[in-house]
Order: sequence, then C-alpha cells, then structure tokens
Amino acid sequence: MLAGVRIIKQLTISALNHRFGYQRVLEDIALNVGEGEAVALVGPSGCGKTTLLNLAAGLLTPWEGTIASSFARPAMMFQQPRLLPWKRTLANIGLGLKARGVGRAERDRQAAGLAARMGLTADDLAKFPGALSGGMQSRAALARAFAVGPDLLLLDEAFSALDIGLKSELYRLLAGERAAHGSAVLMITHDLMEAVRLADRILVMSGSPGRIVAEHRVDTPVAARDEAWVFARTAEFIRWPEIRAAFALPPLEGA
Ligand SMILES: Nc1ncnc2c1ncn2[C@@H]1O[C@H](COP(=O)(O)OP(=O)(O)OP(=O)(O)O)[C@@H](O)[C@H]1O
Repeated sequence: MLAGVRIIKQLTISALNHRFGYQRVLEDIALNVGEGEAVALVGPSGCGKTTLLNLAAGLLTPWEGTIASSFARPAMMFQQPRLLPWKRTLANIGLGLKARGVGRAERDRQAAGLAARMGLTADDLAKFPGALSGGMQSRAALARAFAVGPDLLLLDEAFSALDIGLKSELYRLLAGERAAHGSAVLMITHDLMEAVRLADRILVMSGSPGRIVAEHRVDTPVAARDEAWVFARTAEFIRWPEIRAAFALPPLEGA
C-alpha cells in the first residue's frame, strides 16, 4: 500500500445470477456494502436470501457475475448458534482467534473479556454448549463472531429464533461491538422490524427468482431508534407497494 493511502473497504456484488440445477434462484443482483455500514436484505421465505449471503461469504461460487470484497476479517452468525458441542464455551468463543494463530493464553483472555461483555459468567464459559440455555448459546455465538474484531459481519437470520427480550439485549450488544470495531453488517431477515431497527439501508427482495426490487435508506442513527420510532417506521414501510408485493400482502385500498 502507498504511504498515506487508505483502502476503503467494501463488498461489491454485480450482475449476479445464481442457479441450483435448472432452478434460477437469484437474478441480476447488484449490491454494495461500505465500511461500517449496515445493510439488511429483507424478503419472503425462499426468495434466495441465504443463498445470496452464502455467496457473499464465499461459501458458494456464483453461476454468473462478480463478488469482490476488500474486507479482511469477515465473520458470520447463523440462526442456530452452531457451537462445537465437544468444546467448552470459552474455547468455542476463541475458535476464530485460534484459526488466526493467537496462542491459547491470549485467546482465552480475549474470549473471556468479550464473553463478560456479553453477560456470560466464568461458570458458563467452563460448560459445554449443551449445558447452556439457547439464549446463552446465542450470546456465545455473538461473542465468537466478534472475537476476531470483524470488519464485516454476515448475519443469517441470527436473531430470528430468540424471544423479544433477548433479541433486544443482543441488538444492544451488537450495536456496542459494532461501535467499538466499526464493523459493517450484511444481514438477511424476514423480520421488517429488525431491519428497520438495525440497518442503514434496507434492500427488499422478491422471489422466483430472487431480485432486489426496492431500496430504502434509514437516516436516523441506530442509537436514536426507540421502540415507538421502530413501530412507526415499520408500519410506514409495510404500506409500500414493493413490500406488499414481495411478501404477497394484498394491495391497500385506494393505493
Ligand atoms: N443447496 C441447494 N440446492 C438446491 N436448491 C437450493 C439449495 N439451497 C437453496 N436452494 C433453493 O433455492 C431457493 C432459495 O433458498 P434460500 O434458502 O436461499 O431462500 P431464503 O430466502 O433464505 O429462504 P428462508 O427465508 O426460508 O430461509 C429455494 O427454492 C431453495 O429450495
């Protein structure tokens, strides 16, 4: 790199088409996620959200089109915590650090510090995942994702299965860690309210094949989005014709 020149990180997907066999799953997808930005992809079940996220993560190879990323430390979080059952919670949280060659003592120290911020006790860290509640497992999964100091976090319906109290707690933890690391987020969700709460930009997908049909920028800072604001904006959003069509909702009278 030239002295004084800083590369702006971004993920850019262009002219992307994807198929499974003869099934066209994604068509003409173009999207961009900039440094520190949170982008949500919302769309109905089966429209290709997970496929698109897996392509962005490099877990699948696109049939056509390009995916370019200059993010150096991506991390992914799924709907299921996916902790390794044979490793204690502390070791699970430190997995990404281990993969990056961080020694045992240092990764245990970092993992324990992060776990404490996530509300996990020393007792929890000594347990195998199977002995933790689902909520604790989700906290551990979030800690594992943040342990590597990700510059891009890919969230695959990461909060969908959680109760509203735990969701709101994890949203708070996510916001705190994002602020600390400046992490960008690409998240997929079918929960409009979650997208309105967390994202700077919301991309609406419709299915068969999956396409991006609308984009909505949310300018209010995340910290200023209280419950009333989120409810009101989601209610507004749900009146959009593109949203109604994507989720097969009947058109509004007079619209
Ligand atoms: N590995 C695969 N092989 C064949 N078809 C697949 C594969 N993965 C996904 N599909 C198909 O691709 C389409 C899109 O699936 P995908 O899981 O990406 O949608 P989604 O929007 O994430 O759905 P949901 O919200 O229900 O998780 C579906 O018709 C699905 O059956």
